[in-house]
Amino acid sequence: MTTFKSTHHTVRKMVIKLGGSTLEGLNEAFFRNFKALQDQGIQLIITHGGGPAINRELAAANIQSQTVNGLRVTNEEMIEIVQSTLIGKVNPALVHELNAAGIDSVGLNGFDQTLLESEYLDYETYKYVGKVKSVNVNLLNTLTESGIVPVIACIGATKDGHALNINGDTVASEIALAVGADRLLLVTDVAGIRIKDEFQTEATPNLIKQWIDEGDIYGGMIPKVQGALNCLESGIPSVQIVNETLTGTTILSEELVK
Ligand SMILES: Nc1ncnc2c1ncn2[C@@H]1O[C@H](COP(=O)(O)OP(=O)(O)O)[C@@H](O)[C@H]1O
Ligand SMILES: CC(=O)N[C@@H](CCC(=O)OP(=O)(O)O)C(=O)O
Repeated sequence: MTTFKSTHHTVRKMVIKLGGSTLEGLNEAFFRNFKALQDQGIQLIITHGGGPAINRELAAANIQSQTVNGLRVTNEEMIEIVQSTLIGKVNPALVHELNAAGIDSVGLNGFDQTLLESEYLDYETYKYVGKVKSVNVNLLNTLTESGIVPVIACIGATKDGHALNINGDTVASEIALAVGADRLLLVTDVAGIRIKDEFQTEATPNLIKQWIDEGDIYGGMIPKVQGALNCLESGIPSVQIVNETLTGTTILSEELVK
C-alpha cells in the first residue's frame, strides 16, 4: 500500500482498536485511560469493529454468514447491512461514549476524504471484502494535531465509490503503519493470546507463525496477529493484544527479545 509519510517524528502516536466483542461492555473508567494518555501528549487514533452487532443485524434479516481465515464472506446484500451497522450504529455510539468521557472525538469511515481507499481482497473467495490501498494520513494528522481523536469504522471505499467490508484489525494495523504509530493496541474480549490454556504475556513473530500452523490461533485471532506481524515487519516496535483491563500479550520483534 502507499502512504503519505508523516514528518512529525517526535510526536508519539498510538492506534487503538476496539473489538466488537468488547465494545458494548466498556465503561467510563476504561475510556479515562485514554484521556490520561491524551493528557500525556500522546496522539490517539481509535478504530473499531462490530462483529456481534453485524451478526445481530444479519440474523434479524435472516441472513447467515460464514468466515474464511477469520474474515466474513460478504455478499452484496450483506455489505449494505455491514455498512449501515458499523457507520450508522456502532460508530456514533462509540463517539458518544468518548465525548462523554471528555475525549473530543469525530466519527469517520473510509469514504471521508477518501480515508481508506480500498480494493477487493479476493472477490472469488470473500466477495465485498477489501484491502487497504492508501490511507489519507493528512486528514488524520489534521485532526490529531488539533487534539481531536478520529474514530474510524472499518469500511473501505473503492475508487468508484463502492463500500467494502474490511476487518477491524486489518484497518487498525494499516492505519498504524500509515501514520507511523509507536504503538498499536488491539482491545478484545480475551487477555491476549492463549496457547494450551495458558495466556501468553509475550510473543514473537516466529512463535505466532508456529501457533497459526499448529491451529492454536484461529478465527478472529488470525487477523489480529497478522496485523501485528505486518506492523512489526515494518518497524512498529510492539503490538499488544489486551482485554478491557489492558491485560494481555505483547508481541515484540525477534531482535528485541534476544
Ligand atoms: N490462541 C487464541 N488465544 C485467544 N483467543 C483466540 C485464540 N485463537 C482464537 N481466539 C478467538 O479469538 C477471539 C477474539 O477475536 P474476535 O472475536 O474477532 O474479537 P474482536 O471482536 O475483539 O475482534 C477470542 O474470543 C477467541 O475466541
Ligand atoms: C471482513 C470482516 O471480517 N469484517 C468484519 C468487520 C467488523 C470487525 O472486524 O469486527 P470485530 O472487531 O468484532 O472483529 C466483520 O464483518 O465482522
